[in-house]
Amino acid sequence: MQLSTDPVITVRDGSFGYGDRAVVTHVDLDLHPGDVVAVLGPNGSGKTTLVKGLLGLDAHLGGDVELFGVPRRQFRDHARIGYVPQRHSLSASVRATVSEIVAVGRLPHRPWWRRASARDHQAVRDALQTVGLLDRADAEVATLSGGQQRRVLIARALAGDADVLVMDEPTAGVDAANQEVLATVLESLAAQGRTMLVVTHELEALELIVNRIVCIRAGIVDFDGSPQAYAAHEVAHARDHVHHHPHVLDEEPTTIVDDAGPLDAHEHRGAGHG
Ligand SMILES: Nc1ncnc2c1ncn2[C@@H]1O[C@H](COP(=O)(O)OP(=O)(O)OP(=O)(O)O)[C@@H](O)[C@H]1O
Repeated sequence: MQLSTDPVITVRDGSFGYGDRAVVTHVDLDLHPGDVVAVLGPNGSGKTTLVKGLLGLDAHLGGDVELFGVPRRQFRDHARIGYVPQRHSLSASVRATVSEIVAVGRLPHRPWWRRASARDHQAVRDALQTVGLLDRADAEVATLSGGQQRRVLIARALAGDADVLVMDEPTAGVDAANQEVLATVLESLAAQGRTMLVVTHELEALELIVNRIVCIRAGIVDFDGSPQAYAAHEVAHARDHVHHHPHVLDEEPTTIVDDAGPLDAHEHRGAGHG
């Protein structure tokens, strides 16, 4: 990890989407070293689109993005960013051991033709130790649970000695015990001063480590501030929503929107009032 006070990610009036369709627009965002930011928002609001857009993994349709002070299109130091994608991409057909997957994180640090050095092996072991999977180093990755596989992907990012970890729902679909382990892993990374941007629906699991919340609603950043300010913001948002839609108080939740949870329904109706 390189220590610096330069912003890790800077976005000015960014818009991101697919093809030429913008999904998230007018984003202004600064991520500084040591920040641990939770990106919250209803399903489909654009959280994944935003984080992938920042990293150049989906279309960047406007505005400026800088990574470590370098315009994203010119940025080449990819090892400085560890990305843990939304759903674990380790399919059952992948025949590789846990340590082989984690070792992939070392590749940006050595030419492809050079064999792994003692330092590479140590980095893999350290990363596995951090996520609590050292004892599974030689296991076939397909035999691990979803939560453990998520930790393998975090270890892969750590082995690369990334300065920032960008994680998309690391705790989603993981049982309570594994969620707790993941939260502890993230807590220890935060304590080391690791910069993290974490998309999540489970703020409670990360409550103690997050120092900032960015909330996306209907494709715009609706809130960016401290967890305390966010709590007040949510209360005001709910009050405003009821004010504009007083009938929600006497509706059965099931009548709100077909096939959507109450939160989704709330958001569809709330769009534009953010
Ligand atoms: N590959 C894609 N091509 C086209 N549109 C997409 C693609 N991926 C997502 N979208 C659309 O972009 C919008 C935002 O999706 P996104 O996945 O960013 O939301 P999200 O906030 O991350 O949702 P969730 O919490 O469910 O993961 C949705 O309308 C979705 O249908």
